[in-house]
Amino acid sequence: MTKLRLGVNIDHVATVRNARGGTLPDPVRAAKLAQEAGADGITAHLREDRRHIGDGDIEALMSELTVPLNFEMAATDEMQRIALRHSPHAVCLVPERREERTTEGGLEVARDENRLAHFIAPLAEAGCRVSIFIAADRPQIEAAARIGASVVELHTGAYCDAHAEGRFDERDAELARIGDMAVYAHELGLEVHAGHGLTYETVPDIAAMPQMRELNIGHFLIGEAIFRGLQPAIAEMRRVMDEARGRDTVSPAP
Ligand SMILES: CC(=O)[C@@H](O)[C@H](O)COP(=O)(O)O
Ligand SMILES: NCC(=O)COP(=O)(O)O
Repeated sequence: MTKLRLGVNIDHVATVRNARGGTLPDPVRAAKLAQEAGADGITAHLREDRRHIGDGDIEALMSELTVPLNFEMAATDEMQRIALRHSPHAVCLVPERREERTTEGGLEVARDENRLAHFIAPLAEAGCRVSIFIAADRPQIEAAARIGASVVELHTGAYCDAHAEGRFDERDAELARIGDMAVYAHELGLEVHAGHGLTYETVPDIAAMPQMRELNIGHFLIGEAIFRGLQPAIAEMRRVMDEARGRDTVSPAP
């Protein structure tokens, strides 16, 4: 099987920094430590309300990272301008509701197909790998393929919440849905990623899906860093993912 890429999301280092204002802890320092600990990429979500990552963080990440940046953003004109100014390796379009505590669902692609097709065209022309963060849902996957996205990132939040809350029938149904939709997206020619809420307990079954190419994981790792340190937390995630994937893995393209 192909080795899975691990994208470490450093948003919540910025959440802690912003709780007090000032510059500490520094998300760019966290990103560099993540690189050293085996992250294949860094993910950062510049929310419209700048509740965690700020514009200066994106500037610094772009100039200081040696691994690819996956820039998560809402599909707005402001964010498109910022993405085009930096041309990160990847842009991932995510839904945003200002009052939400975290990204609650996937992007509604099917109902906004025309606008999104025009929206992503200049990003792809600028060389960004365009990814769409969606629920594991057939019509959304089909729409993502039709608008010309190269990647879909399947939202694992409902699966992880069901696991954490002991709703195991729902968890297993959600896992089966993610697995089926990973196969379907792959058949349509989309690269398949997943993320949101993943932990050491929930990652193995997702990592074992042969179509998966990348997992983006943040909140759990930043929390776990409090107890064991950031680099050991990431190294353990890397180990769990590799174990789930099996030993005979081939390194993927960046
Ligand atoms: C899109 C996604 O799943 C992550 O970016 C996640 O949203 C982290 O940021 P929040 O916790 O602000 O939602
Ligand atoms: N796109 C998902 C992501 O970047 C990480 O989500 P989380 O692990 O912080 O919930």
